[in-house]
Amino acid sequence: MSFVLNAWDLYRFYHTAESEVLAVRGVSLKVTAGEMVAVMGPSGSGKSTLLNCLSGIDEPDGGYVEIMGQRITRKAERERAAIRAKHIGILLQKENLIPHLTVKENICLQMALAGQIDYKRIEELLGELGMIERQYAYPRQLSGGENARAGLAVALASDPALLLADEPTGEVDRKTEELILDLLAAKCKQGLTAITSTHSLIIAARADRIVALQDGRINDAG
Ligand SMILES: Nc1ncnc2c1ncn2[C@@H]1O[C@H](COP(=O)(O)OP(=O)(O)OP(=O)(O)O)[C@@H](O)[C@H]1O
Repeated sequence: MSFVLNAWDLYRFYHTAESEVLAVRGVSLKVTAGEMVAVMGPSGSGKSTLLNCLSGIDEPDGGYVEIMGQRITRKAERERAAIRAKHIGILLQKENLIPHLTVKENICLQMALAGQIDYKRIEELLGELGMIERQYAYPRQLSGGENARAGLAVALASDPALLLADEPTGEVDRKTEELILDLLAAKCKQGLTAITSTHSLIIAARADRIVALQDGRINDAG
């Protein structure tokens, strides 16, 4: 079986002056096309660290990650960025947009990084997210919910195989959370794979699978 994401035995330690934090310890995860996975766990359990290792933003100290059969770990930053631009969309709790670019320009930039600007797709995305009328707005002019929707448009701009979302609905109201989840569920039906770190029980209820993290490990009882 081929996996969109195959992570094997990941470790990530942080060294500070006084201590060593074992943020991720031996996490393995295989995710297939169309799956929606929620990564849950208490604050400090390693959710963000894990997602950063999966996206290649961070290098794990041990283990490896393959995206669409292509290894992303132990590669130069330039190569990791190219794999990320092609296959991965990233959605954070906030600051998904470049402040001095409009919503539409932010989407164009993401597409340009992936190699192609598709204006028809931009219109579709803006329509799906109810952002057509706000496409020429700058991030500072958007409400929290509009910011979240524009961030999702950027994350989905290059039609990625994998969406990695770190607490995507942490700062939005219930209505926006539902809208984002509806869109994600629809995209997953079309084959998008989504891995979302969250404290939200609403997201967890919509996920196909929950991965419970505890002290940097997957808690199989969770
Ligand atoms: N850059 C860093 N340097 C040192 N320690 C770090 C760093 N980033 C995270 N940590 C530590 O690693 C552990 C896991 O942190 P992480 O942010 O991955 O957890 P989390 O589950 O995402 O938490 P939250 O739900 O609060 O966002 C924590 O103990 C945290 O303090």
